[in-house]
Amino acid sequence: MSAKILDGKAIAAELRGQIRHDVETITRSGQRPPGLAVILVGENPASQVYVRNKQKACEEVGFVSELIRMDADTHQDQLLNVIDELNARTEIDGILVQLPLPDQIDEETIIERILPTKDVDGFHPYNVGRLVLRMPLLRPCTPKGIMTMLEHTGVDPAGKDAVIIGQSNIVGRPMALELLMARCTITVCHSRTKDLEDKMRGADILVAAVGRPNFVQADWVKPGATVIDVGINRLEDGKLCGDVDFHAVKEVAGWITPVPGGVGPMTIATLLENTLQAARLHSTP
Ligand SMILES: Nc1nc2c(c(=O)[nH]1)N[C@@H](CN(C=O)c1ccc(C(=O)N[C@@H](CCC(=O)O)C(=O)O)cc1)CN2
Repeated sequence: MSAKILDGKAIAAELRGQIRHDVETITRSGQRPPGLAVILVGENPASQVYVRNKQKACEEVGFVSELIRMDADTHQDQLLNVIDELNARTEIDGILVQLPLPDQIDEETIIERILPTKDVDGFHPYNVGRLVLRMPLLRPCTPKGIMTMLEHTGVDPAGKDAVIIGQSNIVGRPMALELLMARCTITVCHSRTKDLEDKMRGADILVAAVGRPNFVQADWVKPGATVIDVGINRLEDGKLCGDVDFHAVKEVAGWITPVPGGVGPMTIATLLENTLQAARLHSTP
């Protein structure tokens, strides 16, 4: 039997509709709309696409957004100064520094400079620490978006075995914390993991974030499992594909996310959700 498709594009559109409605309510009451500042350093082609899509999404829901472009040879102190200015501006609720950054800039130093209540990416150690302690505030967008998608399956994650392939700060680690908070039993796999295929075969929920095109094979997937593909790999012919061999795995899985149109659109819709949350934090006396 073929898996049901977890349509991230549709769920993201629904989420944007709710956010737009909330923004209309806010502005009708005389308050200003939420404001997001996005900083792009350099000219990474993929980052330019993501940033453009973030700007478009802000426009659609009625946020004020500001794009700050900086040269690829920007010095770390220049970027820190820009963040200090944005931290001080009351009409800016969220600050997002598009990753990856050029080599001369230390990502951790930059992320730590953003005020935790404006850290709409949820990457600041304060926000990560709150997630670890099960008292989340601003949560990383990709894992939070995946949790929203899982809710749409109607399957209760409590007690399920979840396997995450990849241990990055953006996806793998916060994903493990989210699923743990939902009372799954978690296995996080990485390049030194033994018996990876066996571990995957035990997964009720499998999250692939390895960055290897079509890596996850059908016979590694438990029949009926929910398979979440975080990979965005550009092939030589220009086509996008995920970390999961979609056509084969969909014959085994219960639910599966496509690429494109799965996790990616949810990351951006969740960024809007976080920016609205940050605006509410800033407007509460
Ligand atoms: N500051 C951040 N940097 C990065 C993040 C992040 O969450 N915060 N995540 C990724 C990139 N990313 C968001 O910035 C992102 C990647 C992909 C998509 C997306 O919608 N993908 C589409 C396909 C788009 C295409 O044609 O290339 C899809 O999957 O359907 C959204 C956001 C790294 N950096």
